[in-house]
Amino acid sequence: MYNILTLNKIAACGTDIFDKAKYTVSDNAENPTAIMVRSAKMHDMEMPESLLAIARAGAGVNNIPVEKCAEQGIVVFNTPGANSNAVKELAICALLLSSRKITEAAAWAASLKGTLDAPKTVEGGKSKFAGPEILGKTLGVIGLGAIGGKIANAAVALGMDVIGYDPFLSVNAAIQLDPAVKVTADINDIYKNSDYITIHVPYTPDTKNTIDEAQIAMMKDGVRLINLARGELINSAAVVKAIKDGKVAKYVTDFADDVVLGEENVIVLPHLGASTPESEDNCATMAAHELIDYIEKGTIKNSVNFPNAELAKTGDHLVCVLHKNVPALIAQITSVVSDKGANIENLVNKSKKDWAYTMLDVTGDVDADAFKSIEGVVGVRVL
Ligand SMILES: NC(=O)c1ccc[n+]([C@@H]2O[C@H](COP(=O)([O-])OP(=O)(O)OC[C@H]3O[C@@H](n4cnc5c(N)ncnc54)[C@H](O)[C@@H]3O)[C@@H](O)[C@H]2O)c1
Ligand SMILES: O=C(O)[C@H](O)COP(=O)(O)O
Repeated sequence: MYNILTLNKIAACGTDIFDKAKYTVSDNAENPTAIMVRSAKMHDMEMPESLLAIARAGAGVNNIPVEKCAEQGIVVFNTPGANSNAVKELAICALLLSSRKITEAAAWAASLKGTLDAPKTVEGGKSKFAGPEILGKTLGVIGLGAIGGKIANAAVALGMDVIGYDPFLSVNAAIQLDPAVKVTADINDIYKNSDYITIHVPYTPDTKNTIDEAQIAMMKDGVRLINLARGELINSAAVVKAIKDGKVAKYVTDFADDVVLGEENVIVLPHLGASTPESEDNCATMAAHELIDYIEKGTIKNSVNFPNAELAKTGDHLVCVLHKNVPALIAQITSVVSDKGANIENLVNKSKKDWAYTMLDVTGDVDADAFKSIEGVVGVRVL
């Protein structure tokens, strides 16, 4: 039996994919084979010996110690693009919220309940909630991946001029961009020319405080900022100060902290970007398939710490070896097979930065412990 431990509520359409004859799925599973998680923080968690894989039902993996997992032979997956439409729609909503004083206006209208002549009062008071249209304005998009690319295209369709910045833009993401999106190689073009700026990059040590005092100083007066990616990407104190100074008109963020909460002209949402039934279903389904494929067939797809690889078993065994990406290691792995007099029918070796994955389709006997004793090997399974 394989045990799947859930650290957050995962949509049933995903957990239901696991065959009940082979898997248990629960939030208190012992000796888990795999973990399904959304935003639960895992950095201080002791990883169980039994753990083969973690599937993040979502995009951001900053809640998971990805490198520590690689060292322990634990494959970490995420679900690229599965919640991108949900975030795109919230970003369009945020663009409009940042312009039209909707939240303040609705709160004021609600406050009129019980007053004598609300219809007349609203007509008299509405002018203080006027705000600009987005048509013809410039939107800067930092990060043109699954989410940023969709937002850029949607903003073009809404009549905005769009400038995008992404120094690591994939070919796949690039070909999906509307030709009207102007891609710049200089992030300062975004800061200097945008009326609205939205950020959609992963949070890493390199991207912390991407937007800080110096970047805000370059921006147009009255700029509106949107952050549905991670709180740490924008320095909250710098934004609040810039709002008080009149430089930034509005900040819409999906990430609460004590600095932004309760501040005028800041709209704080409770991390709602991916919270649609459609996106929760997409993420849970993709995560479940990733885990089943890895557990049962050794296939890796959409891992953030090991390379994609798959190999069909035609011989007696499929040997799956997770290891460091260093010279002479594959030779040692194949020697372990030949030392036993077994034959390699097919072999796949893939690498991703410091880590690699070798799959061997073998006829004959194999000695799993001999692979494990190779320096640099962090995980071995014989299927
Ligand atoms: N609010 C939410 O609920 C919610 C939901 C989904 C994702 N997110 C956040 O949004 C992030 C992006 O998600 P995605 O699905 O678009 O991921 P993605 O991997 O498809 O896209 C990220 C893009 O950022 C680019 N990038 C990386 N570093 C950059 C940098 N320094 N400057 C500019 N671009 C850079 C990458 O090249 C990539 O194209 C996630 O990592 C996550 O933190 C939040
Ligand atoms: O990175 C993500 O996918 C989002 O932040 C969504 O997080 P959630 O799954 O906890 O809503």
